[in-house]
This record gives sequence, C-alpha cells and structure tokens, in this order.
Amino acid sequence: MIRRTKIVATLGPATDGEGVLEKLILAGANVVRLNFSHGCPADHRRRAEEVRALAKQHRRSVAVLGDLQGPKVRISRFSAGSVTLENGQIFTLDASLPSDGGSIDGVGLDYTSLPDEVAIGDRLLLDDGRIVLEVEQKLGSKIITQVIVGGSLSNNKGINLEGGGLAASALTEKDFADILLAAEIDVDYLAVSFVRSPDDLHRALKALVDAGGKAGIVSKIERAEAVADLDLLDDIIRASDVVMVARGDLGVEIGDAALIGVQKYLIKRSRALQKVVITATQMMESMIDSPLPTRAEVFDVANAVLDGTDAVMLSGETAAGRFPVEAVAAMDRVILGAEKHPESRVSSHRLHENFVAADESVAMGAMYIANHMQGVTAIISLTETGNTPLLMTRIFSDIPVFAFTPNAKTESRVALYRNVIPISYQVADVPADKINESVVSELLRRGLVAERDWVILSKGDYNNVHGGTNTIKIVNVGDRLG
Ligand SMILES: Nc1ncnc2c1ncn2[C@@H]1O[C@H](COP(=O)(O)OP(=O)(O)OP(=O)(O)O)[C@@H](O)[C@H]1O
Ligand SMILES: CC(=O)C(=O)O
Ligand SMILES: [K+]
Ligand SMILES: [Mg+2]
Repeated sequence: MIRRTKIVATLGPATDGEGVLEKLILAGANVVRLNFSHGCPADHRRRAEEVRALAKQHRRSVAVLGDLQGPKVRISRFSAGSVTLENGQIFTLDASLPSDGGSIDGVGLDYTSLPDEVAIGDRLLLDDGRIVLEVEQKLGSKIITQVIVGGSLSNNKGINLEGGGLAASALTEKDFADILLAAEIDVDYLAVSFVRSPDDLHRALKALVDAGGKAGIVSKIERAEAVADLDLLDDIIRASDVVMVARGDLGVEIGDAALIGVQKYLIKRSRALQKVVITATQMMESMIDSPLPTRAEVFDVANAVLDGTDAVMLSGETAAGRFPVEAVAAMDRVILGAEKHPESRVSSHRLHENFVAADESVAMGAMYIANHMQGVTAIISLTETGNTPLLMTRIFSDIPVFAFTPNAKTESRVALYRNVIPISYQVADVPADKINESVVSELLRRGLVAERDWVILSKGDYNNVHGGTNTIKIVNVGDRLG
C-alpha cells in the first residue's frame, strides 16, 4: 500500500542517536523539520546533511523544512534542567536572572519586555498550556506569579498570554540570522511563526531570496488575531505555499475547545485555495514517554487524514522523546488505516470556476477522467515545478499522482503533498517518442501498476519548460509499446 498522507518529523537530540535518523527515514518520514527555536546552527547543518545523504542512499525523497522561532516568548534555563512546580506556590519570572540560573523559585526570560506587557490577574500559559501561572505582582524586571496548574517545567519552554495579544513582531533579529542559515542549508521549506499578515511572509521570502535561498513559504497559523478575521486569513493563505495548523500556540491563544473548528476550516480553505496544509503538534504526544499512542491520539491523526490534510507532524515525539522511530511507525500505520476508508471520487471542487492556464486546465481534466473512467489506477505527471501535481491533488481522489521530475528541488518539495509520489526522471535523456513507454514501464517495474490498468499521463510539448503542460494522454499499460 502506498501511504498518501505525509509525515513531518522534527529533528532534535533524540534523533541524533546512532542509526536513529536512518530508521526514521526508513519508517517513512517524508519531511524533516529543523526547529530553529532549539539547538545551534552547526546542529541544523549537520542534521540536514545527514538526512540528505541517507535519503540519497536509500533512494527516498525527503524534504527539509526550517522553522523560524519567531517572537515566541520563552523562559530561559534551569541550573538543574527542570523543576517541578506545586499548585499554589509562588514562582517568579525574572528578566534580570542569568540565562541558566533558574530554580524552583523562578527562572529567567528571553523576552525582557514581558514585564511591561502583562497586567496583574493575567494568566500565563507555559509549555503549550500545560503549566498555568497567574500574575500577582510586578516589581521592575520581575513578574511574581502564583502557580495555578503545576507540573514539570524544563528549559526554554514557551510562554503565551491567555487570549493572545503579546506585541512582538513576526520576524525577529534572530529570525533574519536563521533565514541566512536556511538559505545556506538550502531548505526546501521555510516556516514563518506567528504570522500576522501577508507582509510577514513577503519579508521572510525577500530575505531568503536575497540570501540566495529558494524555498516554499509555510505560514504557521498560531495567533488569535490571524484566525479572528477570515478575510485576513484568506490573504495569509494566498500569500503562502503551505499552511501549518500550529495547534500548540494556537490552542493556547484561542482555547482548546475552539481548535477543532479552526483546524477543519484551515484544511478545507487551504485546499480550496490550491495550497498545501500541515496539521501539527501534540498528535502523538504521549509517545514522548510511551511506545504506543493513546486511542484519542490515533483518532486525532486519523481525523486529520479524513479531513484532507496533506501531512501530519511530530514535534517533541521525535525531537526529544524516548520513541522517535516508533512514533513515525505508529503514524504510518494509523494513516494507512484511515486511508482504507474509501475516498470519494465525486468532487465539486472548482466545478463552477473558469481556468486561466493550460496546465491548470489539464490538471483538472486529468482528474475528471481519472475519477470517472473505469480501470484507471495511476496518474503520471511529467513536471518541472510540481505545480500540475499540486493542482491535481487539491481534488479528492484515491488514485495516486506520480510526479516524474528531473528537478531535484521539485522532487523533495512535492514529497510534502498528499497523494503525490515523487520519482526522479531525466526526461531529457529519453527520445520524445519513447517517453510514454518509459514512464509507464517504470511504474510497472516498481509493481505500482498492472498490465491491464489504465494510466492518465500529463505532459508538455517540450521538456524542462515551466508551466508547459498542455497534454493529457490515456494509456493502457499493456498497450504501452503499441
Ligand atoms: N533541537 C532540540 N533541542 C532540544 N530540545 C528540543 C529540540 N527540539 C525540540 N526539543 C524539545 O521538544 C519539545 C517539543 O518540540 P517542538 O519542536 O514542538 O518545540 P516548541 O518549542 O514547542 O516549538 P515552536 O517553537 O515551534 O512552537 C520542545 O519544547 C523541547 O523541549
Ligand atoms: C508548531 C508550532 O509552532 C505550534 O504548534 O505552536
Ligand atoms: K519554531
Ligand atoms: Mg508555535
């Protein structure tokens, strides 16, 4: 069985162990996430290099996503690494404490203006809402709080203000430095955190391009302000290549009860606007410490798959958990199970729209044929940029799209798209009248189609031309030589 929905796995100390990265890729990670909130540039460079070497060795297409920290407010570090807070105790957030001087009484802050932005009575949510503090008093650089919900608190955890509204802008100085790193690593995707407007995305893209980088832009939806205004949200989605439902911060800002509605809306709206969508955070959180997910986590992943997400993401489960490989394997298994639920081949997607471009019209026509003609088991798209497979897979179908591309960047980029299977193919090496036969034979050789199947093929008149797709072919696998 080919898995259609993709897995994004965050790298971290837990994936640095001997052989772990290789197992993670073999277990089915399609995209790796470098979280620039943690670790140092050398870690990110090394991990990206290792992933690319392993992907090449095992002939897998794996995309690299760099995730900017953004204006996330964080505590600094504890001298013992972590503390356990008791309900009712006093705990001080102190911007003047040394960065590794935290103790059971208080901890430093990486955002020194926080004391100016909170008021007495505000609730501060730490570690994606696991720890709740209430502001009792402010004394200069100190915020004195009472612990409402305690528990274990470790280094560098995030702080959110309940209801949202901390002032910091979406791109910090550290982010601009990390964009240079992202360009140097040549990431396939760059994720912008706490996006408030299309302008945040334009600024990030400009900085990336100025640094010689070329990547798809991921907008992380995690601010209450971004989802409160649906016109603004549409503008943000249109300015993105990929949308991420960043449930960690978003859930804290808007409350967990509102999250499911927003998640479903974002998945639907992103697909409708021809964009890719990732569902992220706490999908299999219990697997940080347990080799098996809970039933609720299994259903969470499965529901995101049934809603049409392109990818599901693992964060702490793979970056810092005890069972990183098991977490990817569990996701793979659960996704495959959810995908057995037959996907409708009836779609009203874009039925009443006019198309502006030939490649777009070919993509829509190919999907109409594939979904309605008996015996079609595969769609082949010869693609330079990956745009035709993207447009095709915005329509629900259970027929896989094989993206044959000579472009290594496209090959890794489409690894994120639901229902798209990248295949490296040097079309320039094949005589024009042999291309149909050669691509169909490749699928037959890999056991992905059978002799009696029908295949839909899309391509252009000339090789290596952007947006040149203008042809749909209907090919019977058995007759491909004829
Ligand atoms: N590279 C890393 N080094 C050390 N710890 C990490 C690393 N990546 C993740 N972790 C740990 O795993 C937890 C969850 O990972 P995740 O990537 O979701 O971080 P996060 O800080 O919540 O993310 P974000 O800043 O994007 O909201 C982190 O809070 C941290 O404790
Ligand atoms: C991924 C992320 O940043 C979040 O869920 O908040
Ligand atoms: K981040
Ligand atoms: Mg976040």
